[in-house]
Amino acid sequence: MRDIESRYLHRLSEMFPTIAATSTEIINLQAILSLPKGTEHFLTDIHGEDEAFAHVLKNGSGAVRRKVQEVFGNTLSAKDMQSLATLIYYPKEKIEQIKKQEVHIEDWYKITLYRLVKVCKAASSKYTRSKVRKALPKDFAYIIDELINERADDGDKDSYYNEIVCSIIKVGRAEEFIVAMGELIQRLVVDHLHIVGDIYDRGPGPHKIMDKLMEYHSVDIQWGNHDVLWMGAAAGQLGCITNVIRICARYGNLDLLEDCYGINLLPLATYALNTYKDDPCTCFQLKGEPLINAEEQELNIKMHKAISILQFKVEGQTIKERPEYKMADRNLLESVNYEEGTITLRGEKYDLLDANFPTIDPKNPNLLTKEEVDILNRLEQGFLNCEKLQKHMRFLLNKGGLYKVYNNNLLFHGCVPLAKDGSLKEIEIYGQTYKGKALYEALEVYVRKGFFALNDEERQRGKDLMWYIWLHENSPLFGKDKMATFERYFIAEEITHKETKNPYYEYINQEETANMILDEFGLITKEAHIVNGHVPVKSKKGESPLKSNGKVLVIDGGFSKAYQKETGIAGYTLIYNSYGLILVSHDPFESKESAIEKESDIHSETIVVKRTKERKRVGDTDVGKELLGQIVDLEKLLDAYRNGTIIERG
Ligand SMILES: O=P(O)(O)OC[C@H]1O[C@](O)(COP(=O)(O)O)[C@@H](O)[C@@H]1O
Ligand SMILES: [Mn+2]
Repeated sequence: MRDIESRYLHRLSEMFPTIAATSTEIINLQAILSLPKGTEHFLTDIHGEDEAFAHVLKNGSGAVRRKVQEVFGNTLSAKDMQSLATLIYYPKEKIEQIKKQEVHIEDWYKITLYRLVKVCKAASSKYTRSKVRKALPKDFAYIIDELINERADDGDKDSYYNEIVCSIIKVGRAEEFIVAMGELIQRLVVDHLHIVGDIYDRGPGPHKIMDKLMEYHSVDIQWGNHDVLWMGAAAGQLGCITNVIRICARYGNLDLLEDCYGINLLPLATYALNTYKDDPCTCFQLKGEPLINAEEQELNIKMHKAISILQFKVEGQTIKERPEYKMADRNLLESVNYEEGTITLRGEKYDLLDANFPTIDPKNPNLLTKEEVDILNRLEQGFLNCEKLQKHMRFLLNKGGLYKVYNNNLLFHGCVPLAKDGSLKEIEIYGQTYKGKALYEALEVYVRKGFFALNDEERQRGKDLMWYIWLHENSPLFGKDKMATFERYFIAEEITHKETKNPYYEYINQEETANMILDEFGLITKEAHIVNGHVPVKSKKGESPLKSNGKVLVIDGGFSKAYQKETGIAGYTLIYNSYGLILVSHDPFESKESAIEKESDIHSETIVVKRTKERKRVGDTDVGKELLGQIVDLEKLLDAYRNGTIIERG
């Protein structure tokens, strides 16, 4: 036996000290391999819509409903099944509602508990008993275990069952028990969650989404451009900080920074009120339907303008400090003629809709005033020292990355930048050229350096690169030729607002391109898929989320209310269970109250993208491959015990 292997087997023998223990583990692992593959759930572009997110998480994009159907399809009416599903999503709220209507509440408890146990049994059948046990709520672990695991040799199963249920009701614990069962079923129907980017911006509750994700049982995240923007802000990059605040201001979400993350915006507010006292700031109206009163709106609009100008100044400075980003044409404040109130872009002159720039020195437009430097310093400190924000960002760093290969699917938020001819685009990052997978990896390394590098210069490179990832034409997370923020505020001509997408978004309709990309990331092209978000699918205009013969799935979740008018639906989510891939389209989410009241799911339609010939087992998954590796090692240990090279401990 080679030295290393022998040492490894000795280590392993500490965990499995006897022939019996080793054999049992091999048998256990083999059993897991033959279980059906767990359900994966894919969500993207949640954009701060925490209620819609919570709802989709609760119903597993239809996975709960499917389980209910599977169990009661032949015995319950569609209405009863829907009520049961709603009870599973919102047990507390639904019980309150039922209690008001139901006269025979004890009977209802009995029937409901019976139904929930049946669904729970079905949902847990995919897992080992040990995994289910770990998921059980502490208070009811023993009882649930008894109820969902029938004992084969039990003569009088029904009366045993009835006794348990009756005593739960008698001791007044039925409600808590129903809640626990509802949450357990939610937990069991989805084994693993993928968030394909853009948790942050536009909606009011990204912090609540982060809190939910942090307690979720199994999740990975592919960062979106908006997430990286917040990461850059948390690392103290000024371009990112000003963009984050600007977007919060634009959507009437400054509360999120002040109240939820505790970042003091008072200096900015005072400065905005003084600077733009008599300025109506017409170009800086709020977007969406902000939940704030008129007075607050007025202040908000002034802050919106103030932070936008600060953003353009600090961005202009970064563009000059980083000539390697080749963004000179985006140094916009220096392209303005302040006397005329015009700007020249690509040789064309345009009038500015707003030319009141009291804080800009026309000779040096990107120069910050003393007061502005002070405000930015304080904001920087606010972001750097916000514990909650840092905790959320740490979670993104630990559970996330720029891309993920998982069970033969390639997941990323935006695109793989392509050249005009459809080949992988070569991109220079700090003097080195990368493309495809190597580009993704190089960028991710720099993001992490932005937080952790000891060397100041290297850390600053990482920080600035987060801003680059947010808006650069070569960023795989952005994938458009420019971010026309300035143009959309200041110029009427819509032609200047156009952001042209990277050729990826055209070429990806061709299977050849999809295969080339999958190949680049080491996937077996016949079976694999690309899953990306970022671009809302305009289904109203007949656009399909399936590209390249179903190889590519663009599942922009469309949670963002501001974008639903354009797309016509609330976007897509994806389910990958043991039978195949299911694309789910969603209707807009009204509110939690109406979901409970009307018992409505928001998934309106499901499209089966791929149905596997044979049900997929754990053995066919990445986890299965790992387990197989463990079995091989354990078999070696068993051999070693049997041929005397390792002695049993005991
Ligand atoms: O509509 P808003 O919120 O002002 O944002 C528009 C900007 O957002 C972007 O679409 C980027 O955000 P997404 O990643 O959500 O697409 C930019 O391309 C565009 O300039
Ligand atoms: Mn995006």
